[in-house]
Amino acid sequence: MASPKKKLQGLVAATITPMTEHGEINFSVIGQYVDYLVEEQGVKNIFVNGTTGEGLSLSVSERRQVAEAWVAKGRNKLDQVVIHVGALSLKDSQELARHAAEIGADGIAVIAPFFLKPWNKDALINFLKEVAAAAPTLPFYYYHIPALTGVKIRAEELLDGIQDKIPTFQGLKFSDTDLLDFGQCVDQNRQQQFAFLFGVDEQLLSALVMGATGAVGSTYNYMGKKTNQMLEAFKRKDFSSALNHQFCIQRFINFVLKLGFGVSQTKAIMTLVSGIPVGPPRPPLQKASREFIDNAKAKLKSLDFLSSTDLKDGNLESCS
Ligand SMILES: CC(=O)N[C@H](C=O)[C@@H](O)[C@H](O)[C@H](O)CO
Ligand SMILES: CC(=O)C(=O)O
Repeated sequence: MASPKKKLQGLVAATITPMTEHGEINFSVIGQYVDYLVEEQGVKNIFVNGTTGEGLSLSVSERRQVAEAWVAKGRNKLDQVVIHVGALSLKDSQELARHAAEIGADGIAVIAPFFLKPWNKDALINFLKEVAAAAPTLPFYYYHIPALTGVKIRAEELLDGIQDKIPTFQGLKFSDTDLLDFGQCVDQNRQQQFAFLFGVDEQLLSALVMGATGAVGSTYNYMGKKTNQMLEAFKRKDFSSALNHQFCIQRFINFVLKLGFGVSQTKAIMTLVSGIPVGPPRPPLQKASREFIDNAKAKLKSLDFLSSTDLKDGNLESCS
């Protein structure tokens, strides 16, 4: 059985795939991006080629190259690099799983195939098992994101007896707001050393109460530092500070959700906050609008998430 050096815990940034204005992958900024996560955000784990990374919009060859770049640039800097290898074609998924093992990634994750869908637990487990078997030395994580895949099989049901079928199973990335399902995953698997990674950043504190051991998300790219403060407060049982931090994060996410928030907007915000040009998304996604960027920028400033402090005086909203 695969046993990771250590359990995946704390924050995991779902990496953006940097692109040029012409829609090609911009490998040249990945080294700088790793340094930014570690030094400025205190984030030492990454989740590559997932939703935020537009993994399903890249070719298999691009996914291999992106995975290689993150593993190479993260060496001796990052704790763990998990590669999302889910695909509609089992063959593609297996190729990517094998490749992740070859390049020395620390784990693989897989979403449910979402065009021709598995309609019950056994069908889904069977698919996941075949992918996991292609990388028998790597920890395997199931990536539960029913709103995007349309596969609504409850995580609790899927996890029941999963290690008998998938011996490398090490944890769950849970991107859903059903805290009953999440809580039951934790409760029913206490004797295992699974990682329970929550994926709805604006609700992370509730998931911590429910037993989350870590979190994977898009906002940890630029709000990792703030979220780490929340994790630290939670750890020292200072729940009132933890809640203040969560509310602060919510003020931003709530604001952008109302404007329309997805991967395109995440790319624009990352460029704004980090100064690393991660570029536009690839079609079918479209660039965030100028209006969105201006609004998001003003909000980031008023919350003190941008280094510029010109709004600081008398600013009631400030989170610092
Ligand atoms: C659907 C999606 O992309 N979810 C991300 C990760 O699972 C989150 O990090 C969200 O972007 C974040 O929670 C804001 O809603
Ligand atoms: C957020 C996340 O986990 C992803 O982008 O895949």
